This record gives sequence, structure tokens and C-alpha cells, in this order.
Amino acid sequence: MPGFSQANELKSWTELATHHKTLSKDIVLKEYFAKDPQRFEKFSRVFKNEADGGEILFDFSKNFLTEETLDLLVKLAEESGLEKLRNDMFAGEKINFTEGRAVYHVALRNTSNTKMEVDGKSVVDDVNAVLEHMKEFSEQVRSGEWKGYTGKKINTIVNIGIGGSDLGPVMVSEALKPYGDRNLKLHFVSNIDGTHIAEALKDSDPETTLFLVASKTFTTAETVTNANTAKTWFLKTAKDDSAIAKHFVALSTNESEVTKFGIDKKNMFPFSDWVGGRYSVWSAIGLSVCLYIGYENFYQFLAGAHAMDQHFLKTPLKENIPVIGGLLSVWYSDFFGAQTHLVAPFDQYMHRFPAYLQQLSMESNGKAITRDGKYVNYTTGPILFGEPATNAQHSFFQLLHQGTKLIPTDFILAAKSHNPVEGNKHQRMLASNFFAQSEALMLGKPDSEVKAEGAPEELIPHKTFLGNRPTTSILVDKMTPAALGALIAYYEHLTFTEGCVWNINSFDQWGVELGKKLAVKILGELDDGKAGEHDGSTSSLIEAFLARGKL
Ligand SMILES: O=P(O)(O)OC[C@H]1O[C@@H](O)[C@@H](O)[C@@H](O)[C@@H]1O
Repeated sequence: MPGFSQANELKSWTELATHHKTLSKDIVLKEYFAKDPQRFEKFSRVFKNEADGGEILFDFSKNFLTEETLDLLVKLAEESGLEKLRNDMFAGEKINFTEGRAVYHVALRNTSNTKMEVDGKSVVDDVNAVLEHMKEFSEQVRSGEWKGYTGKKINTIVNIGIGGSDLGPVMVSEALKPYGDRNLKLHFVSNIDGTHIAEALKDSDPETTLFLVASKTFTTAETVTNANTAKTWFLKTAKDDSAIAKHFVALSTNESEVTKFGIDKKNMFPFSDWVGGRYSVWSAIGLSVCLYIGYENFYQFLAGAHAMDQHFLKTPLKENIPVIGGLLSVWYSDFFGAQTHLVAPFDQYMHRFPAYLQQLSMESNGKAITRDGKYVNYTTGPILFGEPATNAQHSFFQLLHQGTKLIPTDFILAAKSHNPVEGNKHQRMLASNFFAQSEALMLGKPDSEVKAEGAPEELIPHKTFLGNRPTTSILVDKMTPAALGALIAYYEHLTFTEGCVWNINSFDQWGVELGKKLAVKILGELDDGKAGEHDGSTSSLIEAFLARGKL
């Protein structure tokens, strides 16, 4: 435990509160840029990705910060024990103390094969053995050497998993679609809603479909139910249980449940309990990605994340990119009263990125109890949301520009498009929006300008934009596997930094357990056709469902 309980007991927190009083009255971003021609240089950082030589430019200069702010925020990180907690994570210490586990997803992408241990035992060989298995298997499937039970090549992959066993694989395979094998059809089935599995099966042929049952625990009701439905569907045609080995593999930590399900141990890709669900795309859970983009690209994805890990581990806090991102988030949440964090990728392939980040951020830092068991005296994890731009501009950006809420926003763009159609015209239009939005959010539009445009007097207030909305712009060279890996690792370490300052355990998820237990009880009542003891609303709703939903 760190030497404090509540973050607002720290000296730097009090100093930040005093600093906030003056800064919040004074800061007008456009004036700060006019006053300081070096502002961009001071508050932007370039990440050099050793994995593929690419760069990512993080421009923090359009945020509410001065050199004094940054110094105080860095002091806050130091006082909160960020360096120790970070080093403990990289040393395999059990920093997820409520579950007695190490937090070691960084060991899954240890492409430099650095010594990494848990309980004094190296994990490097085990991690590499699973990667080797993934390589061999993905090459066999992609080449057609791996055959279905009737001797045909696999052309459809159905990943069955939910939460961390779904969001990472689906997001990454969409984001890296340009690297995908288009002869492989991918389906991701997560929802218990029968529609999800039914639609995937309608589109599949049992002779050529491979099911990946992805579940860390292998006890998640949705996944086990969907996997059993898939097995029944498969056996209806295949008839023989021995055919399962060619069509079902498991990605899991739970060997006994996997074998009980009927999947052979040799078709199981294991990982360890020190991999949290929301950090598991780097593990065997990423097999769908590996199959789709090929092992070399998957390895580059890991290497890019590893490069960001090394940056996070070794760079002084003031230059440390994810640390700055995390501290800014604390700054907005706890001193400016921001409730949200918007992430808008200017990249259609990244359309599931905000959904992925929702789990990463909100499952990690949606907590209110400090590491020593007290209720926090301040606000913690923001509500993260987002949609790809430019689509988002044509819907909810209205609230960003003219609403009453402060919404710290990240914009992400890759300079080089994978599809430079029409002589790159689309890309230039996309990029022009990326620049225009952050500029407009900062500059606003004063009433004098609206007036000069000839707007009638009564419309002037409606057409005026106050501006001074903070944004972080993230410019990637090209969205390669290594760039995406680094970008995800950036958000992971940003989330880590926030959780450390707030002194909460970012690595458990007890909050999702309650709903699961209650649902099991009510399922029994639905099976019996009668509502049990509930409040008036719940019983009436159950009765109404039973009356209307009869098959
Ligand atoms: O991978 P399994 O064990 O099926 O869990 C899937 C998801 O379940 C949820 O309840 C949470 O625990 C998530 O963190 C997890 O990613």
C-alpha cells in the first residue's frame, strides 16, 4: 500500500487545487498560443516505435496546462507512488491484491525476451511456447494444411467470447483489416441473444468453419451457452464427436472445463490468471486476430505494444506520454469537474476502438474504494465514449461545441491512409476535419464574427461558439500492427496512471459479478413459468414477459 489513503491528502493535490483557482480563470487556449510561440513544442511528445520505425505524435498543447501545471501533475504522480507501482507491475508483483494476482499482460508482448517472473519463476518460456503454437496453428489453417472433418480448407472463423474475450479480438481484427486474409470470413459471437449465434451459423458451413471458444474462466454463461449451441449445430451435420477436434479450439486458463466441454487438451491455447480479461488480446485470446492477419503481423502488434511498455517503464515522468495522458485525465476529472472522456478516431477501420476502450477504462477505474478500503473523497474513472469521425461530427459533436459540459477529447488520425482513393482526396478531406475540429473547439466563434457575417441580432447568441474546449491530437504515421499495438498500450498505461493516483485497484471487476448472480436466479423462475419474490415492478415485468413471450 502507498503511504497515503486518499489522493486529495497529497501535498501536490492541494497545490494543484490552488493552481487550478488561478489557471481556470486565466486560461484561454488561443491566447496562450498567441503569447507563447513554443507552446506546441513544449507540450507535444513524439513516440518512436522501435518495432517498425514509425512515429506517433501526441499533441497535448491544446489542453488546460502550463509548465507549472505539468510540474505539479508530475509531482502528484510521484507522490502517489506511480514509479513504484509501475515497477512492481513489470516485476510481476501481485498488485491486483483483491484477487491475489500479478498484472502481467506486459509479459505477453515481451518481444525482447527480457527476464520476467512471477513467484520467482520465469514466464518467458511459457509465453513463447503458446506463441509458437499460435504460429504453427495459424499457418496450418491459413495454408489449408489444417482440414475440416471432410477434408476441406477452413474458410470461416467464429470467435465465441464476451467482454475481454471479444472486444479486443473484434476491435483489432477490424482495425487491421487491410492486413487480413480476405478468404477468411470472421464472425464474433458474444451476446446471449440467440440472434447473435443464429446469424453467424446461418452464414457458416459446418465442414469449413472453425470455432474459437474464447473464455478466460470457461464458466461465463453467455460463452458456454453459445459454444454449446454451436456444438449442437455442428454435430447435427458431422454426427461424430471425433470431428470436434478439427473444428473447435479453446482459448482459456481453465483446462478442466475445456476438456469437460469436449475440446481436446492439445487444441487448447492456454494463458495464465495474471492476464486480466480486458488485457487479454495479447494472449491466446488474440488467436482470431493471428489467424486473420497472420503470425508475422500479430507479432508486430505485440512488438509495438512492447515498445510503448519500454517507453512507459523507462522515460522520466515529465516526458512519459501515457503518464501525461493519465495525469491530464485526473486533472480534468477532479479539478475541472469533467465527467467524460471522448475518443474519436478519424479512421473507419477503428470503429470499435471506443467500445474497446470503454471496457479498458470503465472496468478498470469504475471503482470508489481506495486500496486501503475507504470510500474515495473525489471522483474517479470518467465515462468514456466515442465514435469514428467524421460521422461523430454529424451527430453528437453539437454538444461538444455548444453544450454546457466540458468534454476532454482525443482525436486520432493516421497520416497515411490504407485506401488513398481518388488520388488521396478522401484522406485530405478526412485530415482537414481532424485539424478543423480541434481548432474550432479551441477558437470558438465570437459574437463579433457572427455579427460581421450579417446574422440577424436575435440569432447571434445561437450562432456563437464559446470555444476553449481542450483536445489531445494523436497523429500516427500509418495504422500498422505495431502502431495499433503501441496505441492500445498507451491507453492501458494511461488507465494505470489514473488508477494509481486515485489509489484504487484498477485490476479487479467485482462490479460485473452481481448482475450475473441475479440473472441465474431469475432464469430459474422463467424456466418454471412463475415470478418469484421481487419488487412490484420486477414481478410485473416478469409476468408480462411470461404472458407475451410464449413460444
Ligand atoms: O473470458 P471470460 O472468463 O469468459 O470473461 C469475460 C468477461 O467477463 C466479465 O464478467 C468480466 O469478468 C470481464 O473482465 C471478462 O472479460
